[in-house]
Amino acid sequence: MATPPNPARLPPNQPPATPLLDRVRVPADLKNFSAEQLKQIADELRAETIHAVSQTGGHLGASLGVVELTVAIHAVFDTPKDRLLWDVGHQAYPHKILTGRRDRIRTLRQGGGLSGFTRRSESEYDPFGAAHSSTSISAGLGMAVARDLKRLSGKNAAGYRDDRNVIAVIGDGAMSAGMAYEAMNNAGAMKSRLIVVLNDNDMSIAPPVGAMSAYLSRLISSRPFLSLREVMAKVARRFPAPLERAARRADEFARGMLTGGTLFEELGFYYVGPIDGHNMDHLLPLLRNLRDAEEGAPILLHVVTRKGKGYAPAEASADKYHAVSKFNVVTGDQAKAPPGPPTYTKVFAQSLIAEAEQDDRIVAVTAAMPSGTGLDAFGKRFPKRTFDVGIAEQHAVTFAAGMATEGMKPFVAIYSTFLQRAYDQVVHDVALQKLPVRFALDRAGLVGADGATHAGAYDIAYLGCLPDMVLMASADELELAHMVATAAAHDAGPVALRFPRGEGFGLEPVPARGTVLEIGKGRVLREGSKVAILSYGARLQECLRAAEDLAARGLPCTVADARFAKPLDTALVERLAREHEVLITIEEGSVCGFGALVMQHLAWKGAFDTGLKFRPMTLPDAFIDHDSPKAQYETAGLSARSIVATALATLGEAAGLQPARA
Ligand SMILES: Cc1ncc(C[n+]2csc(CCOP(=O)(O)OP(=O)(O)O)c2C)c(N)n1
Ligand SMILES: CC(=O)[C@@H](O)[C@H](O)COP(=O)(O)O
Ligand SMILES: [Mg+2]
Repeated sequence: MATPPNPARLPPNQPPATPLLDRVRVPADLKNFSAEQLKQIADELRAETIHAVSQTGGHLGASLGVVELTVAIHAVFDTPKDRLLWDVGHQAYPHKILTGRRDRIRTLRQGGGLSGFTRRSESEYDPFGAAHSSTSISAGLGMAVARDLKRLSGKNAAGYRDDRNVIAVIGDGAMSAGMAYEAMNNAGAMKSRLIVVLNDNDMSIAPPVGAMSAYLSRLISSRPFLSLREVMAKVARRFPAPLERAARRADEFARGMLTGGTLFEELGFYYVGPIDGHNMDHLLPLLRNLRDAEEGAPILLHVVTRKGKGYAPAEASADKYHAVSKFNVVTGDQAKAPPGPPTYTKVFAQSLIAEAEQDDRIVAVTAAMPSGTGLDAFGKRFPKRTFDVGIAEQHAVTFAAGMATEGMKPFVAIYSTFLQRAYDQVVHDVALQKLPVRFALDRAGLVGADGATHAGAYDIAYLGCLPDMVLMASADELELAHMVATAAAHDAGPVALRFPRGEGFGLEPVPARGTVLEIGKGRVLREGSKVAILSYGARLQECLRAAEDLAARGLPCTVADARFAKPLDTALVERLAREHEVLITIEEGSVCGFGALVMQHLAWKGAFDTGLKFRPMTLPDAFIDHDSPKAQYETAGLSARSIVATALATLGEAAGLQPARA
């Protein structure tokens, strides 16, 4: 057997030698190799994954932790006929390499390249798209039940007997979400055969939190890894010859009643584990047995792995290289962005700390994203007033609502895309009761490499339709500081403020503490006459650039920053409509958002009856793939160039320029 490549010894830009992996074109090829060879393939796969991500950046740590599991599952099962679901999908890079996408793996997360998550349109080996966590058990159960129904009817649509396996791999972090429990509750009561692999690496993005995480740790420490003999004996006991089954089950049931099983057993799963998820000699025979078991019951296989496994810099880092930029394979040093203005996230955290210094009722809630939302900094300063509730967005919102009823001032710091999961909680628990919960919506707008699944596109639309909601969007980081102060001061009901991913503009220094803004009042930055551009959010600089361009063409342009989508600055909107021939609104959000709110108001005021030319510029009514944010906004038609083109086309002076949208 050749010596496996050691990634730390590879020259940074040279792909590793992968003689066995080169012979794997599709997962079925893995069936031609011995266990020893599969171990070598796993080593080569790990080296290939490290090298690829060193060139693209991405979610490396989770992928490194599942290399052996990926090889073993593909070697034992018959994908894509057998359905393999990766929860979140951020750990699926080795899976992509094994499933016909190796030639494109160095395009990961780049414009036009492979997605950083699983995606149905990308491969038949991705039976379910993911990126938001904790969906795999539900989707897997749905597939298993569909299989059972088709079996009952004898044949499936393609005309063959449907006996596929369904395997859902879910992490310990993802296991903290309500959806995972809802799915287990349902699965445990059904006699459908589903294999759930709990990939327990004792990490979420940050160290995991909560009672379930503590429970899993206790489970592991109270039960040493099963030896191979124990693994096989346990599985054989559970899946004996048919005649022995009834007696065995009665016996196990009695023992379970006496000793108490794991939580998973209590929920109706057959629990196997814990086993070492890097030990191929254990994984292969165990998975084969689970594959061949005929019994109709859900199985939970508990594997213990290390996030970042096999790459020293990842194993040694605090976040286990959850998400990395491009890096040097030898040293592990990640590419650093040149020093620039502070990120919005940082300004948010500093501003919130400044408010919380003055008001001890301010508390902050995150759903497993302390570093992403800046609440790690808040938590260092106010550990008792910071709550990481795990991946539990619904709970985070209602938990905050509960605190608000008692006079606290909760800030739910959450990515726009993840608040989608807690919509009913926002409507029913917060808005209906007019509770002053503050939503700090980070990653608003297009987010770049994470792509459509993570786009913060919809919050203006889904919050804008709720009565009494105050909605603000920051044009720059200074405005963000003011909006944090405004949200802290606003006790009359719920408030949401949105801001984009990444750095601000560095136009002006951000004060230690923001100034409270007048609710529902916008500001005018530039006065003109022909065209008015009303911006909501961080496209303001693009609007100002467009105005320069239009002015140079003899079209004086007014530029205003609405600041609020709700309540709308109706006086400002009406004036802009009255005094200009063309009114353009622009936002980093979907259709049915700010532009729609402005349009609705103006329609009732009769502005269109007297000939106003109104053009709402929003994200297109389409999902926008991963790319650089700049390229995404070009695609979306929300750049200065597109604003100019829209204004000219609307005025009928298009001189070769096309409107952003027909
Ligand atoms: C609904 C939702 N909330 C938050 C996230 C952000 N997120 C992505 S991965 C992750 C941690 C997942 O931990 P785990 O399932 O244990 O996987 P690991 O990275 O440890 O392999 C989080 C919080 C998400 N993708 N989806
Ligand atoms: C997989 C996942 O959901 C997160 O890791 C996400 O990719 C983080 O995005 P940011 O890099 O914007 O924090
Ligand atoms: Mg984990």
